[in-house]
Amino acid sequence: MAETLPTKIYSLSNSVQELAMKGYNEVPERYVHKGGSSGGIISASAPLLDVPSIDLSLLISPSPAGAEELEKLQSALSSFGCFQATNHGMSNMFLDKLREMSKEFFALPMEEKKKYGKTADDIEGYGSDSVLSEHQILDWTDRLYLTISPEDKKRLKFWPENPRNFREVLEEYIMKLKTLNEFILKAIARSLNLAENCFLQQYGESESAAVIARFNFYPTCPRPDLALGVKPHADASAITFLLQDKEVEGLQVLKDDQWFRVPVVPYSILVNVGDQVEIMSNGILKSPVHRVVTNSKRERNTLAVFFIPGSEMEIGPVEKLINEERPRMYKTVKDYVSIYFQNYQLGKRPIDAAKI
Ligand SMILES: O=C(O)CCC(=O)C(=O)O
Ligand SMILES: [Fe+2]
Repeated sequence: MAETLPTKIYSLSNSVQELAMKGYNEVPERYVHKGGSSGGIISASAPLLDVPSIDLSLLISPSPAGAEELEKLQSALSSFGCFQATNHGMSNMFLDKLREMSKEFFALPMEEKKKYGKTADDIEGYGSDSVLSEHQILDWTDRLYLTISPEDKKRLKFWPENPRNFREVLEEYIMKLKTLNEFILKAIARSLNLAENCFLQQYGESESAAVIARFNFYPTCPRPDLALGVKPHADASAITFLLQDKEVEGLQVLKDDQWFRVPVVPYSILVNVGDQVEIMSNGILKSPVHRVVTNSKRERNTLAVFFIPGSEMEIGPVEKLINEERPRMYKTVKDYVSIYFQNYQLGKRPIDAAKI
């Protein structure tokens, strides 16, 4: 029978996986959402969101089907902020290999994983949420957080050598996503009848653009009604690519003040715009607020990759999207990621700080 949680556990280990393995039938206080915006009882049975599928190969087609797909893209991003990308040029086998690799890493003995362990005040490496304040509610997840670009910020000591092909497969995936990121930024511009390069220019093709990979591992959780895998947030990126677990759902998106489940589509990649594209588009495209619910029976593995403009880039609404009907809604910002974290820690929605 599962043990009862000792009442004295507050801060615990720095791995949720270890905590989950103890087999308690309660979660420690520090993981409990008591109400507020996420509303006390967390429901895993929210309605399903019909996330549009976009065939990337059609987005450059001069045919009527191409124009239709561009329109679908614009409509998906302005109403949901995300879409399922198909025909992205990566084989099912390759995506399975990535997933397998991530599973293998989290299944390694703790001692081995801790070789890549982050320190309490660092974000990079393997571990769970850093505890920054006493009131913080912790996420029921362990992560492996890696900076991929810029090259000089890469810290290889955090890159697993086990599984053996980890570095190589991850680099290959990122190279493919870099191409997709540019492709999508161009397609978004065209879908809004703008010059192809206007988002990409702000994103900057400079060396300083950041790419972050976050491997998320969600252990089983005894109280999915009380704890969240990731609390509600929108991403600080321009574009995020999420390779979801092939079988286990968990991601939810907030739309019209209601949570919706994002379905699993095994070989599609879920693409969402982050706050920086919302700003560039003057609010036409929406950076979706999302969260992850936990599951009492099954673990879940995902891989999120964030594409972030260089910190010296000025990000603001594209001039052509500002007019009398739609006045400028955001200031021009620089180093939005810093603004994001300052506000996030205060419990505010970061993009509000950029609003006029
Ligand atoms: O794991 C997921 O489904 C989403 C993770 C996420 O939102 C994030 O890493 O920012
Ligand atoms: Fe996210």
